[in-house]
Amino acid sequence: MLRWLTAGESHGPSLVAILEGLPAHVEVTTADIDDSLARRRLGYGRGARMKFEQDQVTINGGVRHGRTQGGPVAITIGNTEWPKWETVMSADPVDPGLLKETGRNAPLTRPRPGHADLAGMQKYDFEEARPVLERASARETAARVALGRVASNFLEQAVGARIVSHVIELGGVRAPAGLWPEADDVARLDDDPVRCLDPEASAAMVARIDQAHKDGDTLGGVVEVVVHGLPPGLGSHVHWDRRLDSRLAGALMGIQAIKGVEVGDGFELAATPGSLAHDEIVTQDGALRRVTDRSGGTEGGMTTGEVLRVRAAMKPIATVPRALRTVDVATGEQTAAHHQRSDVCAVPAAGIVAEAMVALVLADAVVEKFGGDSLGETRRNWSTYVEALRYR
Ligand SMILES: Cc1cc2nc3c(=O)[nH]c(=O)nc-3n(C[C@H](O)[C@H](O)[C@H](O)COP(=O)(O)O)c2cc1C
Ligand SMILES: C=C(O[C@@H]1CC(C(=O)O)=C[C@@H](OP(=O)(O)O)[C@H]1O)C(=O)O
Repeated sequence: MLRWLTAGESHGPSLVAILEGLPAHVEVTTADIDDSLARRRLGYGRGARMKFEQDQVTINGGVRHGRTQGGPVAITIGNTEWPKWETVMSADPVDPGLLKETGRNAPLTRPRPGHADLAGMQKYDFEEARPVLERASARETAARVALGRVASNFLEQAVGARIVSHVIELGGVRAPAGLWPEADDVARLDDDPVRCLDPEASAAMVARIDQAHKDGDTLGGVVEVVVHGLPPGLGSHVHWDRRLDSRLAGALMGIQAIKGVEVGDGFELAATPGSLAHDEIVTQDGALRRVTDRSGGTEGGMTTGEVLRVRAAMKPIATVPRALRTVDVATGEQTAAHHQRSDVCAVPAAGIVAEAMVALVLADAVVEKFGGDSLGETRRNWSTYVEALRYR
């Protein structure tokens, strides 16, 4: 079983992430993690913070000379902006007088609709939103992407699986249906401002973001994660919590602002007659294949060996520049929500986070199915299984 945890606040000194349960000898370097974190910062429509803040990666444990050692992998991501936040985010008590100032030190008593602010203040008994928003913020997704890179290196090295995501809808603009990337399309997608495969749809999405920016508004969209090279039989039909689609859905819904998940053609299948909704089995060059991939590469909660496709729908960014109505909880007065700055749209970045979550779920499923204390042992178990598959 893989276990993993993240800790840290949006404006704290650093994020911390731990991944336990990977075999030894998985190759991973600081440069790999830097590369994944840089990809998370891409995407047209993100706010100023993405430009001035930097992720400072340190691998603190579990990796030696570029290979995992079998123990927990620990990573910290330092925040270059920390000196500005030392007072308001100090772990140790500070002079209360300093927190009555204006600006970043002042209490946030105008909870923002669409954020965790109000429900979190009520649940955890806080008089202001700072302690809630600091942990609810998607800054934490940097820690998940760091762990996701370790998991995806393992997937590629253990079973040859490769993950790529793309944006299929943004602000209501849709890319043509039925188009999904090959594993080698990653660089091309990263070069596109919104990580969309179709150039026309990409241009329309960029124009939509420009318009929303002018209007003081924000946008959401849909990303699709595609995985090539998975063997059949990851996950299981035998119990609800072992179904791979259930595990993927939970992981994707655990990303900030994700409000819907689809496996394969998902909701569209609900409107399609059965004769056109499933993936027929045929023989192709002596192997059993599917001519379509409507199911997204799972049946009965298990991978089928075809391309895995899962989608996540992101709601529009909640901190709307044209600020929404709220109540100042300190005075009871109706007012406008707190707004400092925000992304117009973070859908391309959410795709990178979704890749990480899918990688972690799949790495867990691979460890579960093939085991192994060393990468070589995992690989041997995988290749024996694939060799022995009765119907291929
Ligand atoms: C990559 C990424 C970046 C985000 N950036 C922002 C942002 O700049 N402003 C904002 O209001 N919400 C942003 N969000 C969404 C909020 O974190 C999220 O809506 C909030 O924590 C409330 O959680 P919920 O939407 O799941 O209910 C972002 C989410 C992701 C995945
Ligand atoms: C810092 C990141 O994303 C942040 C996520 C976020 C939110 O509310 O989720 C709000 C914004 O932060 P702020 O309110 O301080 O401008 C984003 O910049 C990041 O992704 O690294």
